[in-house]
Formats: sequence, structure tokens, C-alpha cells
Amino acid sequence: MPDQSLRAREYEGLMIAGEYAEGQLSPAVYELLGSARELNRKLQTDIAVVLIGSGTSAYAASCISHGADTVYVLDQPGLSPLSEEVHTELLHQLVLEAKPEILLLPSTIHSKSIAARLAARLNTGLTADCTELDIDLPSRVLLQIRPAREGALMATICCPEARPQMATVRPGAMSPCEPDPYRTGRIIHPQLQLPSVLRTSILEVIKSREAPGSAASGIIVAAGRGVCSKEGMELVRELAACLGAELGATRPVIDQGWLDYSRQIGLTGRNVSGRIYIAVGISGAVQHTVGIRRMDTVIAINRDRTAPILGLAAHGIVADLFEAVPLLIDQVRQNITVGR
Ligand SMILES: Cc1cc2nc3c(=O)[nH]c(=O)nc-3n(C[C@H](O)[C@H](O)[C@H](O)COP(=O)(O)OP(=O)(O)OC[C@H]3O[C@@H](n4cnc5c(N)ncnc54)[C@H](O)[C@@H]3O)c2cc1C
Repeated sequence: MPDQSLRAREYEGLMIAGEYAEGQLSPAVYELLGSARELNRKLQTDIAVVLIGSGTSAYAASCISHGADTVYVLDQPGLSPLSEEVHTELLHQLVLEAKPEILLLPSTIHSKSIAARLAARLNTGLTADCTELDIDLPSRVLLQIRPAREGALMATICCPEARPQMATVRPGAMSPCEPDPYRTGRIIHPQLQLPSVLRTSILEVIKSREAPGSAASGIIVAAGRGVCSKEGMELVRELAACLGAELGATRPVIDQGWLDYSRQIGLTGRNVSGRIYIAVGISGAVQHTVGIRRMDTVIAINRDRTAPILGLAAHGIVADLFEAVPLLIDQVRQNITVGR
């Protein structure tokens, strides 16, 4: 067995594997950079971002302004669309060369798959879906914090010996920092070998029926099991449309097939942030509310005054949603007309 403490000492720096798909850098990369800057108060190290894909050069400067000291850019036409097999291979080569002590990826479908393959190749640990990160000093061990036991407790997981310490972080769990256009950093174009034989090839990329967007209004209207039916869902959709809000949902709504999985909020869905969260027919189970912790104001409509969501909400409407939501829609429309 190699001396693991010696092995750990060879590794230095924090690396973020940036996810880039369909010509866009995932906003989660900026959140990871915000988190890395926080960790760097203790680590005092180089923060690097890896950008792989055709057209990624365009994002190098914005990564630096958001906190990266180094950006590794692999910008070639053959690197898009995103292939998990190719990305794993390139990241593996880069990690062996750069030896970061910490490697972070966003908890997205692609990056989680890449992270698992990479951790297996690197023979290191991996914690998926972290919602918080911290550093233990003086050991420089990454404290990887995530909900466990169906959300009943928060577990702190660490990987004291193997390197790099790897974690995927839930989009929406961290905040990006304000960009500084005067920050400077290094842009490196590493020479890496593309795999000569691929086991998979991408024939076609089919977009999700409802890709998650971020409403400019900062408002999310979310539907729970209380909407009861597709018709109830249409009512919630109408409220969201007249508020210029994004739609979200609890797991039972997704399981019913009333909305696409990309809209699921909570432990096994996504975390959201913004100004106002309107929960319609949602009880407020912890597996759901863990995903709305970064919403500024929660408004809940529920006919059961003992529903836990009403304890969390700044404003609660105890009413049948089939009566309350049409009234709200009328009010919003009248106010828009008066405003004009
Ligand atoms: C490992 C694990 C992971 C999970 N991950 C997630 C996740 O990511 N996201 C998630 O959401 N859940 C998740 N769940 C499920 C979670 O535990 C809850 O079951 C779920 O959040 C409940 O959804 P709900 O509030 O829509 O339904 P319910 O709990 O059934 O609540 C429905 C609410 O609607 C109200 N209501 C009913 N009719 C009306 C009406 N006409 N007008 C007004 N109010 C009405 C009721 O009073 C009730 O409070 C997970 C569970 C497990 C075990």
C-alpha cells in the first residue's frame, strides 16, 4: 500500500469540472466558483475550472471574473455534444497531471455520471449531491455535507486519505459571487489525448420537453398533490403564466406525469432560489422543503391549517385551491390592467 499521507501531500489546488452543453456553460459552475471562493478563505490555494467543448473559450474570461485563478480550456469542434465517455477520459488525464486536492462537479445528470466514472478510475471517494461544503483545518480535509436518511439528518462525509477529494454539489445550493471584471488569471490549453476507441456514440440529442428555466421575475409557482388532476395543474399553470413565474412541483405531481421531472423541487429534484415561492396544495414534507431553503418568501395555499408548509410560509392562505387560485389570477390580471 502506498503511504496515503505522502500521496495527499502531492495534491494541491481546487478544481471545478465545468459542465458545458448545447453551447451554454451551466450556471452551476458559477455557484461552484462562489463556494470555492468561500472554501479558499481556509485553503488559500489555486482555483481552477476545466472547460471542455466546442466554443468553451468564450467562457474563460467570465470564469476568471467569477473567481477562477486558472482555466483549462479544451475547445475543439469534436468535443460537442457532451460525451460522458470522452469527458471522463480527458478529465482523468488532466487530474493526473494537475493533481488537485479537491475536485468539484455540479450534481447534474451528466456531471454525476462523469464523477462516478472518474472516482472509480482515480480510486478515490465521491460524495454526491452535497448541499454544503467546508474545510477542516489544519488537515485540509473537505467536509462534504448532504441530507441523509431521507432528509431526516445532515451527514458530514469526508475522504481523509485518497486524493482528489471529490464531490458533486446540487445546483442552487450555493451562491455565485459578484463577478469582478478586473480579476486576472491564467488560461491554459492542455494537450490531452482524445480516446481512440469509444464504446458509445451520440446519434441525436433530444431536448427535455420542459427544460428548467429561471424566470426573470424570480417567482416560482409550485404544484403539489393537492392539485388533484391535470385540470388542477392547468389552474396552477395559469397562475404562473400571469405572474411571469417559473413552474415547479413536488414528487407526486411528477410521478403522475403532470409535469416533466426537470420541474421537481426537493431532495431528489433540484434546489431553487429566488424572490417568491408560491406553494399550491403542497404539505411541506422535508424532502420537498430542503429544495426551497434559498427562496426569500414562501406563500402557501392549503386547505389544512395544520400543514407544515404553513409553518414555514411568510403568508399562508388556508383555503381550497380551486377557489383561491382563480381569485388570485383575477387579482393579478386586474392589477396588471390598472398598472397599464
Ligand atoms: C428519499 C425520498 C426523496 C424524496 N424526494 C422528494 C423531492 O425531491 N421532492 C418532493 O417534493 N418530494 C420528495 N419526496 C416525497 C416527500 O416525502 C413527500 O411525499 C412529497 O413532497 C409530498 O408531496 P405533496 O406535498 O405534493 O403531497 P401531500 O403530502 O400529499 O400534500 C398534499 C397537500 O395538499 C393539500 N390539499 C389537498 N387538496 C387541496 C385543495 N383542494 N386545496 C388546498 N390544499 C389541498 C393537503 O392538505 C396536503 O397538505 C421524497 C421522499 C423520499 C422518501
